[in-house]
Amino acid sequence: MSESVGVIGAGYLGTTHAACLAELGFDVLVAETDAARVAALRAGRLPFFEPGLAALLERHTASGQLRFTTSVQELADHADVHFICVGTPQRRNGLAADTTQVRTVVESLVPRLSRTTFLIGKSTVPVGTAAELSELSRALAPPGVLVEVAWNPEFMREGHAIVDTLAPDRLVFGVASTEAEKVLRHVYASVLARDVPVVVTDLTTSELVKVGANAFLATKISFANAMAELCEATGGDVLTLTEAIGHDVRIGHRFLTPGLGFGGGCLPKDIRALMARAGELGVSEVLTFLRQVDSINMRQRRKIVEMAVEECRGDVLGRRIAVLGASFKPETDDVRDSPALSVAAQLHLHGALVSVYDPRSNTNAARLYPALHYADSVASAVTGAHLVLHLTEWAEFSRLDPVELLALVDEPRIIDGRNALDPRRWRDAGWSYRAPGRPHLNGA
Ligand SMILES: NC(=O)C1=CN([C@@H]2O[C@H](COP(=O)(O)OP(=O)(O)OC[C@H]3O[C@@H](n4cnc5c(N)ncnc54)[C@H](O)[C@@H]3O)[C@@H](O)[C@H]2O)C=CC1
Ligand SMILES: O=C(O)[C@H]1O[C@H](OP(=O)(O)OP(=O)(O)OC[C@H]2O[C@@H](n3ccc(=O)[nH]c3=O)[C@H](O)[C@@H]2O)[C@H](O)[C@@H](O)[C@@H]1O
Repeated sequence: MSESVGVIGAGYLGTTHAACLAELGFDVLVAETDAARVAALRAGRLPFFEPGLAALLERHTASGQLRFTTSVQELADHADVHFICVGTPQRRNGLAADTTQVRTVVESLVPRLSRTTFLIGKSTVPVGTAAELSELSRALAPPGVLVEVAWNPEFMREGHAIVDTLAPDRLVFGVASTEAEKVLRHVYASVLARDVPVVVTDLTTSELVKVGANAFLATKISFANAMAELCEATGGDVLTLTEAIGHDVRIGHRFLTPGLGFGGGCLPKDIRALMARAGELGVSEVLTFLRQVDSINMRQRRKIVEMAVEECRGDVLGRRIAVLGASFKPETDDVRDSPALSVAAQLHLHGALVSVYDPRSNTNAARLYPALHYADSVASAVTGAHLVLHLTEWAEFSRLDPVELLALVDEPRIIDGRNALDPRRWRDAGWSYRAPGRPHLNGA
């Protein structure tokens, strides 16, 4: 078996996976259709922010162990094991996942293969996709060339991508043969040597494991947000509630923080894709259940907008609102389906004068929402503000000194959309503090 591997797609997943495979000692060639991206990566420049990844990329591109190409033929010739890491975004005209990119990979790569090859999917796909791709591969393979499809779903989080790849909670191998399992065990040998659990299963179950995991994470967050709603209706404190229930090890504290809800390039589109697939399969319970999870989540964005309107005495028209945070979560510059930007854009549409500051994602945000104003520091964003919204919990924001900011704003009002600031510090400094599911604190 060759020590060369191929990776297809140089997005968040593909670039991370490729750099980590190089770190594990493999000779990695990445095929990517976007020529500008390939040029940047060849020069050791990461087209997005991910902690630690730039250094890994620089090291392995410099050594020649990690290379990038736009040529599918070069990829086909490079290795007999290829990881499919292309996108599966939500379709423009529906909730389902658009699997065009994964199909295109098979259509372009398989006819160019000249030896037995393993195509290992990592992209998140609707259940049944791997089986379809297996059939397609068999149909397109040149005479005498065997192509086997396996699925190895990925569970990494942006912002923690390297550690999640090199030291994952578990590995899942969806395989149709012992040969495919052997290939995966070989690739991940040094990861498995660290006692990482591995679940070996069939293609179908491996696809379902991935969407099941994301659906469960989304459900946990929406549950916390539903409890926040109940706390608001009764005067309870949702953070005390989640702390208390999370002590039960069966529940746990993680992914139970209420606030603005989940966004990003994965959880929202993955639960919608699962709803759509469940609907196609006639499993209406999953569809109904996840619809509620999604609806609670989207409600959180509207709720923060409503809170902002209330704080501005019923009308945000002409009010200066500072938005701290634009990425969908901290430690990434990814603004795909960002709850923070969605709130900022809604307030802008209501006539507010919105000034956004994010430590990493102002440029990406400006591409998506050019009409918003982007500030180059917290101080500049909040100067003259009638209201401050804390919408992405970067560490930089929890270190802010509310006393210092008091001198800059027009009105000391803050909504902590992420329940991540210390309410008493802000209240004691003279601010009005509001957060979903928590008592409203009025400063001195
Ligand atoms: N972003 C993440 O943290 C994770 C993503 N996933 C899944 O991984 C998949 C990829 O996600 P991202 O990396 O975020 O997407 P992305 O959109 O950032 O990257 C996809 C890349 O594939 C390239 N591409 C498209 N078609 C191609 C082709 N035929 N040949 C070569 N390159 C091609 C695109 O130009 C793009 O650079 C999705 O299915 C996602 O759900 C799974 C776990 C984590
Ligand atoms: O399939 C994927 O692509 C990935 O999707 C998520 O990872 P990611 O999108 O990077 O981000 P998360 O850390 O899951 O956060 C998602 C959203 O949930 C929000 N969140 C998270 C936790 C919480 O308690 N409350 C909450 O609102 C975050 O602010 C963020 O907007 C999963 O956590 C990964 O396991 C998975 O591999």
